[in-house]
Amino acid sequence: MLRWLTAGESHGPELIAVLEGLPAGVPVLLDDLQADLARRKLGYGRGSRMKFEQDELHISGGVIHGRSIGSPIAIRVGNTEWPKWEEVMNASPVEISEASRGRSAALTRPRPGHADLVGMQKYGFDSARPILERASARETAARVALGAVAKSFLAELGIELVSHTLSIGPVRVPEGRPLPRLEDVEALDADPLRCFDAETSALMVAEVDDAKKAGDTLGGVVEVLAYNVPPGLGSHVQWDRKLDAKLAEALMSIQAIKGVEIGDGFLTTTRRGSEAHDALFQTDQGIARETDRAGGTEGGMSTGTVLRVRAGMKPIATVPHALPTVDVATGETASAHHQRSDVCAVPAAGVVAEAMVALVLANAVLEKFGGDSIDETSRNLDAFLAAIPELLTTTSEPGVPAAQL
Ligand SMILES: Cc1cc2nc3c(=O)[nH]c(=O)nc-3n(C[C@H](O)[C@H](O)[C@H](O)COP(=O)(O)O)c2cc1C
Ligand SMILES: C=C(O[C@@H]1CC(C(=O)O)=C[C@@H](OP(=O)(O)O)[C@H]1O)C(=O)O
Repeated sequence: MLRWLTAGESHGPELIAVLEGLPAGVPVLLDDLQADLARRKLGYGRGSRMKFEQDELHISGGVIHGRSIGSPIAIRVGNTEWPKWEEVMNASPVEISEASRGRSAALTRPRPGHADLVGMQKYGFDSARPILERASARETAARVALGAVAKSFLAELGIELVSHTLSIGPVRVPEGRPLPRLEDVEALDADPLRCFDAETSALMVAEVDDAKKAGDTLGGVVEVLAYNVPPGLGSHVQWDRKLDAKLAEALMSIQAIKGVEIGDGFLTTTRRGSEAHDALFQTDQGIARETDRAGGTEGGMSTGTVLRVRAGMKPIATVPHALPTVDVATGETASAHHQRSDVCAVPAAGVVAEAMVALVLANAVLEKFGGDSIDETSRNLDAFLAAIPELLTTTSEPGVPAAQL
């Protein structure tokens, strides 16, 4: 079983991530982790912080000569902006003057939509600072580093992940467009919105520009695809063993994600049963599905087809044209505090979603196949697949039934 935790504040010296339970022999290369951290910072519409802040990555444990040794993996993501924040983060609010470069300490005008107000109430603070520091999506840098390790484990077993943007605000990729594959990742990352449709991407850029001009923010929908997932991950037998439920929890845990769909999700609810499911038919390669509306899970188990999950992100809460709030120091109506923010962070959320799906899948693989070394996991997986009766094997992608050819 895999366990993972992160620690650290948005403007603190560093983030710390620990991953426990990874078998020995998995390649864990600084360059791979760094590349995913760089991907997370891309995307049209992010604020100025993404330009100057660097992720200083260190692998502090669990890896020798570029491979895991079975002990916990410890990762540190240093924050190059720390010296500028040290005074604010270490001083008590009253000691900090407005002169500290606008990073005023007493944040008493909570932002609607952020964790500020309820966090202050719950933890007993009169400033939002200690709440926003941990609520901030800066923490997702640590998750992406962990996800890169999980992806390396999955890649050793032939499982590959891709994520892309489906919509920004009201601008959506038209239904039925081809799905990106691993070889498309470079092109995807080069697109300003990580959208796999150039025409839609241009419209998305215009939408972000428009929102920015209006002092507003945007959300959107991302999709994660996993190829070559074996059948049988997760289980139908208990609520907390269902793969779709675990994916939903992991994706919903990402800052600002407010909806998760597996496969066609809510669209399926509008169809009749005859149009909603994936009919089965026999081919020379095994049992195929005509379509992949279910998105690769049935009964809480992976089916062996492409896993397809979507996450919907709400618009950024720190709206430049600040929302009305209450100054909790005075009880007066006020404008919510705002210094800077992303206009849109949907492409980054896609990279984070990819990391979370990788961690869930890596955990599900280890639950089913176990293994203290990657070779052992791989042998167990191969033996499972080899033992499935020929007539019951599945092909991994939807096809066209023989009758229609
Ligand atoms: C990659 C990423 C970047 C984000 N950037 C911002 C931002 O600049 N300003 C902001 O107010 N919220 C931002 N958010 C969202 C907040 O962190 C989130 O809304 C807040 O923690 C409250 O949590 P909730 O929206 O899940 O309720 C970002 C989220 C992600 C995933
Ligand atoms: C730092 C990151 O994202 C931050 C997430 C975030 C928030 O409120 O979630 C607010 C912004 O930070 P600040 O308030 O300092 O401008 C983003 O830049 C990051 O993704 O690395």
